[in-house]
Amino acid sequence: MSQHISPPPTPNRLPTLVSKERELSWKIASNLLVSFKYAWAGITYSFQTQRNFRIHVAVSAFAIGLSLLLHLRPVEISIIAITSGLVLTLELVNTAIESLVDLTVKQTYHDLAKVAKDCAAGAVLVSALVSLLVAATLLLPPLVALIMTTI
Ligand SMILES: Nc1ncnc2c1ncn2[C@@H]1O[C@H](COP(=O)(O)OP(=O)(O)OP(=O)(O)O)[C@@H](O)[C@H]1O
Repeated sequence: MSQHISPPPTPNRLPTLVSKERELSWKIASNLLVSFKYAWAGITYSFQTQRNFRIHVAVSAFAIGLSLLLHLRPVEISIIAITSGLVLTLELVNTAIESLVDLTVKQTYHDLAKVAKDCAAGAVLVSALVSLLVAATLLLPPLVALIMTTI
């Protein structure tokens, strides 16, 4: 049996397609404040259900707190904040992908479900390792210097 493959949308069909896609949404945020409320609900859900997200929040807060305590330069604090933010952002995207995969395949095994989940988890791991390297590079020298002066 041949599989029907739909053609890609032409540019002039795109606006119709986009508006139809939005019609599929169960609910659409009515204003900016409501959008923020839903975004916060996503962050809260991740925090409550994902142990890794809680660990990343704690480590990020610790790294930023330490950089302030050690009087790092504003650009260094910004770099630590950006890399920490990237880890948290990817953790949220990872949670979204996990939910979508579970919604699609339910409790059945699928090779592509495994690829999607493993790659999303891999993205978090890569960002966490880079973030750790950046934090160690910027925080260790002043931390060691402080310890040396106090002993
Ligand atoms: N439906 C599925 N089909 C195939 N493999 C799956 C499926 N669901 C989960 N897996 C495998 O099990 C692993 C763990 O699944 P889980 O849903 O806990 O995701 P996770 O990325 O480990 O979660 P977390 O990031 O919270 O640790 C996935 O990385 C994947 O390899």
